[in-house]
Amino acid sequence: ASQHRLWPEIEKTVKQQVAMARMGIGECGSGWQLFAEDGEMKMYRREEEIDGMVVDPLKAVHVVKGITGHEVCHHFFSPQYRYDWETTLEQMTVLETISDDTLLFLQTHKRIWPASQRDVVFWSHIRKLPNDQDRDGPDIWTVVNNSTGHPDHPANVGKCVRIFLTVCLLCQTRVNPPKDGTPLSRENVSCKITYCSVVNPGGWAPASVLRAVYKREYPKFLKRFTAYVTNQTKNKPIMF
Ligand SMILES: CCCCCc1ccc(-c2ccc(S(=O)(=O)CCO)cc2)cc1/C=C\c1ccccn1
Repeated sequence: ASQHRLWPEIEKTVKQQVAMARMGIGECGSGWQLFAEDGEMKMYRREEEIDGMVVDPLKAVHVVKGITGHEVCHHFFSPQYRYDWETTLEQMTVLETISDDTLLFLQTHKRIWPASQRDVVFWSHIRKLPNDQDRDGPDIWTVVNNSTGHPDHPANVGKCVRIFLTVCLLCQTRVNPPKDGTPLSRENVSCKITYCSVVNPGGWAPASVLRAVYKREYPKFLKRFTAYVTNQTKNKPIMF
């Protein structure tokens, strides 16, 4: 994939997004407000507008027992699972398989009244990163999704308003080996998940509607997605 036209952008965006995701909420600059909490899951957002449009950055942190970062990223990246967990998805097309770790997607999302329907074109890249903090710790896995143009799918031609997004899912596996030297099982693993997203809704949508959508949809998405991965992996060998 390194000779693909998108490769320089992918390299730069992945490095940038991973650095941001690894920063704690405190370091990320001020203005983050906790807007949802459920057990281990904490969701923060910053209220930001560009040309009067709501583009509130979102940062969620979650810890899930019994699954690994590779399993979380694999189920987030791979198209074959997406209709199972992405509730607002209406249509998903893989426009291009750039390489086995990089895909180009076209997605249309269900219309959310009173706003018009949205679609998005984005590249998606999955990568294992060396754990440079803890040398012998398990690897870190990430998926970065970033909107891009596509000659066959120009923006705002059909009924859908084109949105623009940058999403980073960063997963750090934790292993607590059993004391008595028995083989590792799912009780001994957990995954720290950081999900960052900035969505520009494209055309105009009422700020109140957008903020209500995000407040309702993001917590639902992360809970549903992580429950899905737990369910898909529970009787399978651990994927590190
Ligand atoms: C007026 C409504 C405008 C917003 C509509 C919308 C835009 C974008 C997106 C969206 C959110 C996450 C991704 S992803 O993380 O890349 C995973 C792959 O699907 C891609 C798209 C969704 C939704 C609609 C609802 C909504 C909003 C948050 C969270 C969940 N659903």
